[in-house]
Amino acid sequence: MELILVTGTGTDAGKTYVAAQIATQCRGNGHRVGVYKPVASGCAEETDQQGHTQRLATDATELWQAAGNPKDIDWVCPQRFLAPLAPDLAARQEGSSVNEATLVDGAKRWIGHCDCLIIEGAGGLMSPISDRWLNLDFFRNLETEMQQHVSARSIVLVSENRLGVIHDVLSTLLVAKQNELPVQTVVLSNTTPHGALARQSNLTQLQDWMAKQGHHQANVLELGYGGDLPGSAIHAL
Ligand SMILES: Nc1ncnc2c1ncn2[C@@H]1O[C@H](COP(=O)(O)OP(=O)(O)OP(=O)(O)O)[C@@H](O)[C@H]1O
Ligand SMILES: C[C@H](N)[C@@H](CCCCCC(=O)O)NC(=O)O
Ligand SMILES: [Mg+2]
Repeated sequence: MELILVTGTGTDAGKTYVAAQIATQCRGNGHRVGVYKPVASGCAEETDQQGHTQRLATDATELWQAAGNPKDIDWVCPQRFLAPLAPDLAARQEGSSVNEATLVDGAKRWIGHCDCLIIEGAGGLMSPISDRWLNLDFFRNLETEMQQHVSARSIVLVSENRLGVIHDVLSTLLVAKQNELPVQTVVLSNTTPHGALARQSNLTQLQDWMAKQGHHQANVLELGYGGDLPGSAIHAL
């Protein structure tokens, strides 16, 4: 099974947009795709006519649909909390906590059920995901736990294409490298139709600075507003 980890420089960076595109394209290439959002916060609550209440994680729904509705939404996102806060805090507000074993087991559950598992973290690489773990700790744990079943692993770093992105991408790449989580692809996503002047120069500036900082293994590309990831970016994963 191939593992694709989609992380970000922060929240609202475009991770779900990018992960959904990867899912759609992998599916189009004939692969069985699994998608996993280990924990979601900022969920909505909905009660149906029978009085059954369920929690809706928009990220999970989007990913699930892009993957062609494999399994069910609990496979995609087993832990869902209401407050729009980091998951550990959102859980605490409900008198609960994020279950770390479930974070990992939820990913392992997909083994044998897909050729490609796409995992979107919550927030950025250094955002908390549970009481003890940042997203990067979770990813490292997965590596160890799933090693025998994973034939290839790629890490995609998504950042909103705005002023400030150079700092955010370079610092995240550095932390990723220090934690043996080398990023293959950096995506600068235009999350709005129009943006700062820096949008025009961010791609070339980052190419330059990533080379100067020794991040030779990573490619950077810009994703236009409403645009599609090029097929070549998917093949490179
Ligand atoms: N290239 C793009 N074109 C159009 N809209 C985009 C693009 N990238 C992101 N968006 C939009 O920007 C918003 C934020 O993106 P997204 O939800 O993917 O961020 P995220 O990093 O997954 O956030 P979270 O931390 O909540 O998981 C969404 O409304 C999304 O549809
Ligand atoms: C509420 C957000 N959308 C997101 C959590 C973002 C936490 C960011 C914390 C931080 O880095 O300060 N939740 C999620 O992806 O399910
Ligand atoms: Mg998301």
